[in-house]
Amino acid sequence: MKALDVSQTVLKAESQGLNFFYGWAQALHGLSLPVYDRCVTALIGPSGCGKTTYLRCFNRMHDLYPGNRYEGAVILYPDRVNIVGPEVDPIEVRMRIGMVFQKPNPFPKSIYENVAYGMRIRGLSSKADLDLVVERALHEAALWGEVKDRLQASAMNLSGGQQQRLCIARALATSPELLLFDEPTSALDPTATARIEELVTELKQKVAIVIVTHNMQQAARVSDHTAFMYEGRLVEFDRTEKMFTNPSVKLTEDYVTGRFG
Ligand SMILES: Nc1ncnc2c1ncn2[C@@H]1O[C@H](COP(=O)(O)OP(=O)(O)OP(=O)(O)O)[C@@H](O)[C@H]1O
Repeated sequence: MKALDVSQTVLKAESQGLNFFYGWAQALHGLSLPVYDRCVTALIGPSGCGKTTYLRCFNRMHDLYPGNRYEGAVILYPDRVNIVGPEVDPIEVRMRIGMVFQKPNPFPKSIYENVAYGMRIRGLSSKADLDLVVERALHEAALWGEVKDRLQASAMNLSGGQQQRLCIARALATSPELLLFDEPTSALDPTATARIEELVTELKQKVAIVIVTHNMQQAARVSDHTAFMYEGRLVEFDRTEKMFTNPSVKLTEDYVTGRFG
């Protein structure tokens, strides 16, 4: 575990008094939480505490369903745009903030097209430019060496771990500023998991990362900061090392030591 001096870090995003409602049911209650640039923030807490709901606010995933409602703000720096503000275009938000899901979900298309997709819908049509984007993103996702000779093959024939790295490449292709990972290794074996964890550690040199995980060891290994949530509320946020060795709140201690959850 690496201790970080929070005072040395730069804010990339921040939720401010964030409430979220699925119709009439309130799932998040006044969450205020920083996300530091070039750091990994882990979200932990028992099932149903709102980790995924919180993560999905960052790229406006909830907008896909009518009746969902945000209150408060999620500020993206340096331009201080409120991501959940009604005037903000969710598609533009999703270009700046990439998301990787629990189960690898490549499109039923070629490896190349999976990675090129985000830039194509952004209007990039030159084959030479798309080739560069695809190669860069596959390198960044540590997949280039394994697929460079079969870019036109179907993504569906890759292994689970390769598919997840392809999804990471797809997210990286638009050069996002923030990457969201929702339990990215829960469907993977230990070897594939270790590769994704290594990758997360490499990627944080360039982007801010928020990762939801049920695996306390994983949170301890990959994250710089940890937020513990309970029943839709933030209980504690601190440097990961502190959270796992000397948490300030008894509930956090009970959770990280496995007494419940
Ligand atoms: N689409 C939905 N409609 C209504 N309620 C929902 C919906 N999705 C989640 N919820 C509720 O919101 C609360 C938070 O759920 P969420 O999935 O964010 O928790 P979580 O901490 O990510 O759980 P897990 O660790 O099991 O994935 C729960 O009470 C859940 O039942």
